[in-house]
Amino acid sequence: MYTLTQLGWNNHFQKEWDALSLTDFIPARIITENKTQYKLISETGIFEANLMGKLLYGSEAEDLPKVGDWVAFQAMDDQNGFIFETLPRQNSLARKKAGQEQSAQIIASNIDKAFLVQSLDHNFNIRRLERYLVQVYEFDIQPIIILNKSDLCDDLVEKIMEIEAIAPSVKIYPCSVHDETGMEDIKTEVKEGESIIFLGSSGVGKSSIINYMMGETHFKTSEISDAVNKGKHTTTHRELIVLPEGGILIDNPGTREFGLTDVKKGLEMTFEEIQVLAEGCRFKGCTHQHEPDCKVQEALAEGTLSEDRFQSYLKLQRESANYQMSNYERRKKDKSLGKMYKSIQNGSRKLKNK
Ligand SMILES: Nc1nc2c(ncn2[C@@H]2O[C@H](COP(=O)(O)OP(=O)(O)OP(=O)(O)O)[C@@H](O)[C@H]2O)c(=O)[nH]1
Ligand SMILES: [Zn+2]
Repeated sequence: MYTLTQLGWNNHFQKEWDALSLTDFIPARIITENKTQYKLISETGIFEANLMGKLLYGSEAEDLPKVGDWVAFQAMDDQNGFIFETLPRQNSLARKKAGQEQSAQIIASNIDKAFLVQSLDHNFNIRRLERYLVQVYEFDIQPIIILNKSDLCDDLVEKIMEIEAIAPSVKIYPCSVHDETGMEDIKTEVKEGESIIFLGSSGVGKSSIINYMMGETHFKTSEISDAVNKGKHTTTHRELIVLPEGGILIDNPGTREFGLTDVKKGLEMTFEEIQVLAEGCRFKGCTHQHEPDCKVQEALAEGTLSEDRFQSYLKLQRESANYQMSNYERRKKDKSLGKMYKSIQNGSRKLKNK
């Protein structure tokens, strides 16, 4: 059994909870989500849960519980119960839905850190790393870079230098689950009550790292007969895992697309040096492409800013602007459809009243 604090509870949630003034409910945290079927963990154990009340009818998709959310829960017996309400989130991590649709999908809620995992073989890719950095910074999540499969790499120092050049303030942990190099160092980043999401392409070793952290002892203790993880962990769906030593890991199956949403802040934080340069440009809205007296163009000419880095910035910025525009258009359309529907309803009501 875990305490609420071990599960990630803090003052923010306590305040939200008190404001609800619920009597027959307890706080619980979502472990997995499968359509309207949930698994959650509370101080009293793990339960299967279904939605009730307003969550069942007339809730916006984004208000429905996601992995990592705190909810108001009522147990029916020692295995099942109902979810009444989702507590306001401290934050959440979203990405653009896969495919053409320009709308956001929440991956998980209430996250402190993101382990951005790449493997040190052909998967290593600075530009992909920038994409993840942008998205997690946007949602106030601290990025930590994990470089796995160091056993397969003979130019580790160069690769670390490449990352330090683009993300000087981000911690980097090289490791190998295979020969256990660096694994204990990563554990120091996992603190009691902290929620960490694993992000990275399929096959980089996210599940292997999580399995390692769960440790053999985890399976041996009787405590886990009802615990989150039975047997070896493989990712087929998103899942929140509570470590016996403390710390909450959210595994996330590797997706081919990790599309950006509207990420103005994330871009500014990830490409901080471009931001600093831009302040010296002659024009306030300088696009750094054809304006005179552009400090970014000067830096490119001098070689202090690399062309690859700048092109990556422009590409991610375009993607974000594209999302923002289409999303705005879509919402506007939804709104006007809503208005039209309402006015039709009102019209028929008037007719009835005559
Ligand atoms: N050589 C080497 N192989 C590793 C290491 N870590 C994991 N692997 C292997 O890489 C493969 C993929 O590992 P997973 O842990 O399943 O990768 P994942 O990131 O969870 O993948 P998805 O669940 O598909 O997102 C497996 O065959 C692992 O045995 C490592 O440090 N070195
Ligand atoms: Zn400029």
